[in-house]
Amino acid sequence: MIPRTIERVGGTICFIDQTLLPQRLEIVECTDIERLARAIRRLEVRGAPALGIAGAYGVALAAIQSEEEDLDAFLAEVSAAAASLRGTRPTAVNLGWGIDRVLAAVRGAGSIEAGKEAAVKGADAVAREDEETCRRIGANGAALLPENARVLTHCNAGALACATWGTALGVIRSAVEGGKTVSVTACETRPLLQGARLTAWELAAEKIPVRVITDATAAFLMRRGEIDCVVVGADRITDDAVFNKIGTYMHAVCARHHGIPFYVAAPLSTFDPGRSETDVTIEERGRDEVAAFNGKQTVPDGVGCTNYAFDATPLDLVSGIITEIGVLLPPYDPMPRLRHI
Ligand SMILES: CSC[C@H]1O[C@H](OP(=O)(O)O)[C@H](O)[C@@H]1O
Repeated sequence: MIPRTIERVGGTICFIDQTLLPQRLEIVECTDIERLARAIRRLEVRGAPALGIAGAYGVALAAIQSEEEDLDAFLAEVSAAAASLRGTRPTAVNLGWGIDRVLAAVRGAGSIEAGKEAAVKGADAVAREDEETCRRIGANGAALLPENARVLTHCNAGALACATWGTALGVIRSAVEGGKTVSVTACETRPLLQGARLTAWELAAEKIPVRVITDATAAFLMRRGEIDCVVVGADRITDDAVFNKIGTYMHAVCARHHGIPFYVAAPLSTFDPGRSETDVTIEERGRDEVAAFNGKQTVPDGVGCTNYAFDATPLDLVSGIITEIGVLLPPYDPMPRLRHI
């Protein structure tokens, strides 16, 4: 069984350092906000729901560690810590959602002691609800898969992107648990290889058939009739688009061209109602992630690289959005006003 991706043990946040997988499974014990911020920036902790949990626990950590005795000073200190975490990654809406949920509990508590207690309780609730939510998403999505499903997925929307179970991989786990035969084609997902390193690791550990392909192979397999459906995660869902790992849009276009269902699995906490694609900052990461591979230079000095971490898929390419309350089907206009749970 894969350990929980991120959890609280007393006053310590414990998380899997995903940059070391698949070679090494190491748990980081974190009691420092800046260390947590660095872990998020480095994708030691990654994946929208897991970022929500990390943000929530980061605010709780700041609250319980504060030595302020004045309420306003305490609130200012916790708010500053929240701001430092919020700025680590701009695209996944869950990070801000987890931060805001615990910050609201602290601000509404009325005293420092009550604020500390509310912070821990609130963050634990975010983590606990995530597991329940992923299992409901899994059950709702499993019903969409054929009895013998050949599923393509991109990046890692598995247990490692959540507290456990996963969203897109949660659909696959629930389908297998329900007796369906599922084989997974995992796109390696350049440049950080979340598909090759993480999705393949998760599924192989649970003996769910999985093969890894280069991202560019996906369309060819669709054309050859080897893919029954695509199931991916999401980092933010606006009224007109799904934001997910770079390459998702490419798969959506190809799936539509080949008449293959393209599903997005995401909790309500990933929805960003009232906002559109043009309102969202797409994270751009450093040149080094593209210009070298395994420490070996691949791009000549002086040649530029563009390294978007996410892209936007228009909702008209999405066959269904699998959530914990059911599957949203097109047309999505207007997008139901889904409340953040
Ligand atoms: C279950 S959401 C997972 C989502 O997060 C990933 O991005 P990153 O690895 O950069 O955190 C990717 O977009 C996945 O679909």
